[in-house]
Amino acid sequence: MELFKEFTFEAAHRLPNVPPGHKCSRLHGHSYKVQVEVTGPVDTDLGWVIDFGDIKAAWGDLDDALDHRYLNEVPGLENPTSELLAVWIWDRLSAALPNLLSAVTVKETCTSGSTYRGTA
Ligand SMILES: Nc1nc2c(c(=O)[nH]1)N=C([C@H](O)[C@H](O)COP(=O)(O)OP(=O)(O)OP(=O)(O)O)CN2
Ligand SMILES: [Zn+2]
Repeated sequence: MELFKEFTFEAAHRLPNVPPGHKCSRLHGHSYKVQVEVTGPVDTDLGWVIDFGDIKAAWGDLDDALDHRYLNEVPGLENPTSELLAVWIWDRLSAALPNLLSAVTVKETCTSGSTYRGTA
């Protein structure tokens, strides 16, 4: 069974490695949406894979680390593309959701985003 929980945060960034003149080299911001997906068996007594509240707890400190931040200043996010942000979030959630985390999707806009499933 697959389930998901969504989180949002507001942050600024710029992409330092894009070609000169690229719009994303300029400082700008997004209302990021993150979907955390877990996959596992449904517990026969509880009727769920994991309490959604436990996924929220796993998200824990990430809101403070990301919300209303300039992402380029966050250690490990010096080049904060949606791809690298999805990996960064995965690396911080996987220990809290052992054998359950199956995907992290980061949406920068309504139409653009990345999904990481643990392998490049
Ligand atoms: N592969 C990636 N491409 C781009 C990323 C990224 O993280 N990975 N990031 C950006 C920008 O930061 C920003 O997200 C703009 O993306 P874009 O989809 O171009 O945004 P728009 O709202 O301008 O999209 P339109 O559909 O053209 O309105 C850029 N690329
Ligand atoms: Zn952007």
